[in-house]
Amino acid sequence: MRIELREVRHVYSPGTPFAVEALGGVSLTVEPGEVLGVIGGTGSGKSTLVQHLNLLLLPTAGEVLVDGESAISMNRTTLRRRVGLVFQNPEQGLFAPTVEEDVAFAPRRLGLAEDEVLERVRETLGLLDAGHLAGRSPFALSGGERRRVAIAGVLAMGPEVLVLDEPTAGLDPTARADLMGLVGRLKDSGVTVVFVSHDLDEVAEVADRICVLDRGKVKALGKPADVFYDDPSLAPATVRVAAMVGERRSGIGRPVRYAEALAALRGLMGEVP
Ligand SMILES: Nc1ncnc2c1ncn2[C@@H]1O[C@H](COP(=O)(O)OP(=O)(O)OP(=O)(O)O)[C@@H](O)[C@H]1O
Repeated sequence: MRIELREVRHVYSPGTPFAVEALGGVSLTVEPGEVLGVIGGTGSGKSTLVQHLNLLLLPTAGEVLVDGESAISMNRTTLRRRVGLVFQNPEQGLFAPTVEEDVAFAPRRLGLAEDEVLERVRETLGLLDAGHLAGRSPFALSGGERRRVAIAGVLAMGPEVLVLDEPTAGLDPTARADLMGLVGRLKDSGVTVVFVSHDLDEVAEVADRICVLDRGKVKALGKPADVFYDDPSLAPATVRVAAMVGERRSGIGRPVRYAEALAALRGLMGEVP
């Protein structure tokens, strides 16, 4: 599934004294099978942008195309099943007495047969390493576990595109690493992932392409190495160090991930990793 935003503008409370232009003409494509990282400062329009991918928000101007067709005329329920959106702090929406019931809620509403619902719940919880939580109350879990269960609830609908809006916010390093691992597994299973984050290092770890938003406009878009080395001020600290060393010494290449940068720097110092 390919989603294209063409010159999308979004104004909140238009025509009132409180009007805010959150997106000022954004053009962007989400390619099938990729992990697209969306970064940008607070208030740059990241959440507003991703809510246009399944028309949870409608553009004030511009167009959203899905596989080349205008999304506005498509069935919204189907679109939102195909493009699953996990909001910031999704665990706040958990409600059922058990994890299994919670994750089963959406596939049940799709009208699937009960054995298929249970199969999906089992599969999705397995993918999230949360199978052992199935019988537990979602309210008696750790923050990281609750986050995984909430993501499972969206994944159980079988989306082709999963949009994660700051999925690691407030998690400890282990829970963050688990979530990063999940993004990798989803990509391997063919799911397209759009990943919003403030953390440049984690975006560098998982993204095939990066979109940098600045005050509602696309400031940069491309492969992490191109975006980061074209403008190191947009890059994580490790990449900035590698870029600085690369200006003085050849042979370091353009590492993007922390481990790559470390290996390149150690190689330069003659250390065997
Ligand atoms: N419901 C709303 N009503 C009015 N203005 C809004 C609304 N939601 C967001 N905005 C404004 O739109 C702009 C973009 O907000 P958005 O939440 O998309 O940014 P963001 O990059 O996701 O920010 P953050 O990183 O802080 O979550 C901001 O100026 C914000 O104040």
